Amino acid sequence: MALFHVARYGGLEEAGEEAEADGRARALLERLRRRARERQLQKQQPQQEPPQQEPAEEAPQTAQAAGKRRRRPRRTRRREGGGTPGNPQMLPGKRRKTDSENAGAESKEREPEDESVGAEDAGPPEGSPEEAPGPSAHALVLGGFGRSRTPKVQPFLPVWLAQPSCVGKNVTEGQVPIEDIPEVHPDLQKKLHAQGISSYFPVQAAVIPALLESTACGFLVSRGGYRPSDLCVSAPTGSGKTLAFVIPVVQALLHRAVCQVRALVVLPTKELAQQVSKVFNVYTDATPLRVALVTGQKSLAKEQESLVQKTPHGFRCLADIVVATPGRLVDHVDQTPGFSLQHLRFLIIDEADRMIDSMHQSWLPRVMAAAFPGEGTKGPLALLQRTQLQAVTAASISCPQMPLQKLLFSATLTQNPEKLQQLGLYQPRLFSTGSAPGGPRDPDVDEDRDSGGKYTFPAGLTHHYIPCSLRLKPLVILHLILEMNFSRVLCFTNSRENSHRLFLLVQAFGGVTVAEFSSRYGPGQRKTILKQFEQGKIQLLISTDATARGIDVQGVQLVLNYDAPQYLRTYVHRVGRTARAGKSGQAFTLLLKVQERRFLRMLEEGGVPGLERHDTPSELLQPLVPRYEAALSQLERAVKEERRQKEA
Ligand SMILES: Nc1ncnc2c1ncn2[C@@H]1O[C@H](COP(=O)(O)OP(=O)(O)OP(=O)(O)O)[C@@H](O)[C@H]1O
Repeated sequence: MALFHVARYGGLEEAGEEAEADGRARALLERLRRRARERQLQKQQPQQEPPQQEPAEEAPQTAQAAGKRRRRPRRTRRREGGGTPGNPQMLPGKRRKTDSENAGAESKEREPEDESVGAEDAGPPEGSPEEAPGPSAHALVLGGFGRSRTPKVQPFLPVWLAQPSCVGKNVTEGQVPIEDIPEVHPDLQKKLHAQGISSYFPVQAAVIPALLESTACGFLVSRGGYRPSDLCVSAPTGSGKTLAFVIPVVQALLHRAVCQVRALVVLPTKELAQQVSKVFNVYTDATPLRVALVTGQKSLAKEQESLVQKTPHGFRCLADIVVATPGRLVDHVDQTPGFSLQHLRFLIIDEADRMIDSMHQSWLPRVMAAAFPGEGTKGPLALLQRTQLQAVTAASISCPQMPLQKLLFSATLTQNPEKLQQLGLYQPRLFSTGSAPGGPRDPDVDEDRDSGGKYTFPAGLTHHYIPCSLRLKPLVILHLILEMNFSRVLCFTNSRENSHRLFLLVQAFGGVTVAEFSSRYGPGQRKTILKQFEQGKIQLLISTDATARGIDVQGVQLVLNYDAPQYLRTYVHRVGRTARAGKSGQAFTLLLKVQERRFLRMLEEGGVPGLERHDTPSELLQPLVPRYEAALSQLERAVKEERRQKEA
């Protein structure tokens, strides 16, 4: 109050008024202090303390009262700017630290007191803390700078994320016979049967009708004249997400008149793009629809030939569906004459969480700019241009436009609204198998936790971990492979160097057909390796995380994590290479002592079901030791030789 009067220009004629007001303020302040003291005494009475004593001098009678009194004088002293009585050399910074060190413990034991301070704060204005002479009055009434426990902010999910359309987790349960979804075109139903598929998996049974519904009125608008909602799908690995978009997209495009790029699928790796384009090829076979693969596996010119053709009147589009990796897609947007996304109806972002992570490459803004090139056009033509998302107004819906619908798929779809916001989704709808979509989440904790708490795993997958020393890791892997004798085993390491060394070692050990898969090899070689693995010519494939996502190799019975994955998301995708499409599979993770606690906690928080410890007694490893030691010496020689060749 006094501060207010001093700061303001009063002028001579106001001097008298000012003194009067000052007097009034002081009287009010005195009254408030008195009242505060009374309240303080009232509080102390139930604890039978002598009412006339100042808190600083009181002998503590209960632990709580002692806690209260010990702290109050200290706070007062700090504000007065003096040295700490018992420790005059202590620097102010140090004093602050000491206080904050105590804060955690204090806030717990002091909760009731803190509340009372809060209640006081809610009362009438009581002057600045600097003016308070006595510790008791200051601590209770003035200032309000004491630490009070602030209520924990609960994360708030938008309704569409918090209340998804639930999809059955278990692909073996809740399958829907193909005939039970008659909206699917008979030709496509026949194709499904021809592929040995007689019923839809739960995610397909939920997503296919929803997508077909949004194309029921053809290309221009969705049912009722509205723009269709964008769809997000979060379902476990191997649950059939690919067909969930392939079938409705192919059906929607079946009756197109002119070939234009209407569907664009963007995926993070060449191998995944290749796999998805294969599925599209199966279902577009014997239709006029054409699929182009744009990943950089072929030269730019070759890919251009599959996308556009030069004619005397301009360019002719040659692909209805383009499956691409983001980098190469942008190359074509920039460099391929006649390549147009103006007629794009579906933008499918597979492995969406990974694609969101690659947003810094700005591939999405480039695609959107190519899909809405005429924005800003003036004149009568402006009416014919399609425009990006905007507020729905009478004007914006008066001329029907072909919508661009985004479809997101992942086994670990982020539920972090801030990340999803980057995609500019329109009235999104989420299909999820997650048990607790709005469950415990804290997007700030770490990158991996933004799934909404728990991931869903294939029902047929069993999880194990093996405590192991660094020295014994390769021996344990060899023991597992030889003991289980599975025909297809996928083993993950955290670096291509580790993959290579383990490969050399297993090769030197012998008895297992082994190959490695990493960026050491070019796209062509990688393709061959995957093919041989699929054909069963390779028993053990040692890989970096290049094959962790999306790769669908039938018959992988065992996944080994030679190096424990750092993030839960990585774990989900790695182990998801087995137990696909309702089959069973096993996952083993080798853990060093130092990794054990963090890893087990990560899996527990991620909702990994029935994780089992698996010990390998040394008697089991002993018989392998002589061969292993010979292999180690061979590895040493091989590494030296490689080094020599590199230097040469
Ligand atoms: N309805 C079905 N009936 C039988 N098999 C199916 C069905 N749908 C898909 N599959 C098969 O299931 C396997 C896994 O499918 P898909 O690759 O689409 O899984 P996904 O959910 O995309 O997995 P990921 O998240 O790992 O990419 C494929 O081999 C596919 O052919």
